Amino acid sequence: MSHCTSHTTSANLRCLVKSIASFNGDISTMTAPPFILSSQSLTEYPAYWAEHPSVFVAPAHESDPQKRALLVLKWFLSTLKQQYSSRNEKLGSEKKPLNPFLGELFLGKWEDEAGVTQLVSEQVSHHPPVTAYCIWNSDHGVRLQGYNGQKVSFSRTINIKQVGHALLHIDAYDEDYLFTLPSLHIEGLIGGTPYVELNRTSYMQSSSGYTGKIDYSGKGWISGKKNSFSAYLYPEGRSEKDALYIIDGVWTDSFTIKDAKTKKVVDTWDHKKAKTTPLTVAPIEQQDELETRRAWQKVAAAIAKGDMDATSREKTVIENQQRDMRKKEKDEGREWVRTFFSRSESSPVFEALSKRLGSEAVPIDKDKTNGIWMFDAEKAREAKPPFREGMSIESRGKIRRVRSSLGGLGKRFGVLGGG
Ligand SMILES: CC(C)CCC[C@@H](C)[C@H]1CC[C@H]2[C@@H]3CC=C4C[C@@H](O)CC[C@]4(C)[C@H]3CC[C@]12C
Repeated sequence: MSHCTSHTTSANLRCLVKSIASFNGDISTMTAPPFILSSQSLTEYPAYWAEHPSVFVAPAHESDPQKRALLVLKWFLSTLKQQYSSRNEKLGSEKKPLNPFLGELFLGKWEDEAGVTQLVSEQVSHHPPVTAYCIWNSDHGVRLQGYNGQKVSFSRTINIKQVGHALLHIDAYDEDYLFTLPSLHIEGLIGGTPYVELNRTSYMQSSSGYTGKIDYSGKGWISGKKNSFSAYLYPEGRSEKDALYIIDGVWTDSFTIKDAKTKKVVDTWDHKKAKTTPLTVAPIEQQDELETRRAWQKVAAAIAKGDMDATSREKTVIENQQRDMRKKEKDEGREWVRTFFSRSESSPVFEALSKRLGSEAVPIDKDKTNGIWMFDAEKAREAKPPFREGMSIESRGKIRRVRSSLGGLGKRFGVLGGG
């Protein structure tokens, strides 16, 4: 990949805008000036789903199905700030993430008053780029599974359509929730401080018969505030006119949940008051070579130093290694074996819930994501150290992940076998 490496910000931005304008939809071919490069790979992004573990597991302890659906919707809304504005807030602007290699992993866990919440994220496809993830808390019986890719296009600015979906399962009620993912675009490019704005609408559909609709109003034509939204929870088959609850607010800040009939405030959320639990990740020396922070550590160091030559050089090392592996696999007539996920012919839960969303549904499109990707508990059980310990979804209670020093792409491949 090439870079925009002029010493002036304006020339760099012209370079970026030019690169975007001639862009073919593949994020990895996009050139970007150094100040916009992130040292974080997209495999890390699924962690944004559970930075408030107790909000993630809360629905499992609500016996009323309507209130339960509301808690699930509340959790989804509480993740938006982390998902779409955390780089912006922590790093000063949105950044271009590292383009994960096939098989790249990001593993971690959150430990807090909600017990242990575990995360497995894996790059299951490189062309097109697709990341699959599973986040679960066995203490509370809650599991989120999903996979997504992005379709990027340019008109006025960078526009991103998300492909894929997320499914939440609550064991105690054997209930599923489907989430569609909002489209987004980049603002602030010309000023040199890009940030994300969410477009239009996204949905939630529960197997228990409730639909959630979230309208994103960008610069906030209602309240005048940036990142405004209105969300509605209504019985399946109806519309926001028959809302049971209405949620208004700003997804980067706070929101209020009102009973639609009585207009009484039943719940609130405020990011200024909410605490996030940091994700624990194994120290780099103990990580497998497929784990993102270990694999990209030299690139990350080069980016941190602003050394674009070293950045390119180190990226090339990884790209060549990947190219060689793909060639070897092709020659031997096999495919890279994913560590935690398997390609599936269909996703019955997704399809059923998607149908119930009706015309608002996003069709499942295997072509855009190189297949339908499902967490494979069998594979997870069999995955050799350092992955194995504590990876069993069925296991209850707190499990310590014991790591061994076994690692190495070659060894891993040998361990899992080809074909
Ligand atoms: C910053 C500018 C100049 C470069 C553009 C970088 C693009 C590739 C970045 C900017 C914002 C990023 C998105 C921000 C948030 C999410 C939500 C997450 O759950 C999946 C990835 C996804 C959808 C990211 C995909 C990559 C993305 C679209």
